[in-house]
Amino acid sequence: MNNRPANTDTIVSLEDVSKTFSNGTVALNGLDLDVQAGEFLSVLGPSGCGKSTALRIIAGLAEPSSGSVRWPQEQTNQREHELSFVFQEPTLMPWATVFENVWLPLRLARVSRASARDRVLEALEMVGLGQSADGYPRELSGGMKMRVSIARALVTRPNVLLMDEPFAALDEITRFKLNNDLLRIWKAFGLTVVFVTHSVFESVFLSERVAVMQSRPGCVTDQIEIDPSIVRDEVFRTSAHYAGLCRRVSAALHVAMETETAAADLV
Ligand SMILES: Nc1ncnc2c1ncn2[C@@H]1O[C@H](COP(=O)(O)OP(=O)(O)OP(=O)(O)O)[C@@H](O)[C@H]1O
Repeated sequence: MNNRPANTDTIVSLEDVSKTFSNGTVALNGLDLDVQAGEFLSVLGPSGCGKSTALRIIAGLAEPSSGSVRWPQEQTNQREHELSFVFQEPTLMPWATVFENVWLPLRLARVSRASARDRVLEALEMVGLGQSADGYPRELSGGMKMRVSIARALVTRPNVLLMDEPFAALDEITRFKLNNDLLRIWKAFGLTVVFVTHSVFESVFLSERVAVMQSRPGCVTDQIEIDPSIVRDEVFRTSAHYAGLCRRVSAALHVAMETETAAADLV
């Protein structure tokens, strides 16, 4: 039972969460993480440390083995309607148009094509694909496919966007552009974003806070605040301040990985 008083701005709170899979793999143990309403939080950690598992637990796609996941602001159990998830793969339906791909979550909620039209086109405009509604996924670049995937996540007008390494497979220039667009969308929609990444550089550029995880078992070892008043633009990307923040986050990641190695040595 979790009796800790929740910060009034906390949108979701994970306390002492563990996850052991049926094959015995302990993916998470003692994971504590609060997500504040409206923040851009990155979760950074080495491969296999349990980032995706933590995100899936927040999304309700997986249950923790123990510990608690609380949504302090929720009066009823309606949160699935306010959450959207973006995966590393855009997972578009190849036989359907861009419009139909973005319409899908509304269609599943029984919203007709005509009723969904304005919202679908608004979401496509938001990701810069207002002119591509009638195209097919095969006609799109990798970056454009990811934009469609983001539009599909936005079309339900979520207040929480969960993103699992969405840009990992993209080239750096496309990634930078999508980083800029994501920040614009985050602000325009007043979203809370939880963004899983392997990239120190990406986490520092995007976030107001970086939660660093270790593996074996997966838990949060450090949290680095990044001044929210910093303007995230190309000047920042090439600044000494950015480089310094990257060094700081990188050092926290190294400590997390050393802790992991030391734990493994004890086994
Ligand atoms: N369904 C599952 N059954 C068994 N083990 C699993 C399952 N899903 C994940 N794992 C294991 O749990 C651990 C954490 O996996 P998870 O995918 O959450 O890590 P991650 O940090 O997101 O990794 P990556 O960065 O490589 O995507 C890993 O050891 C993984 O092999």
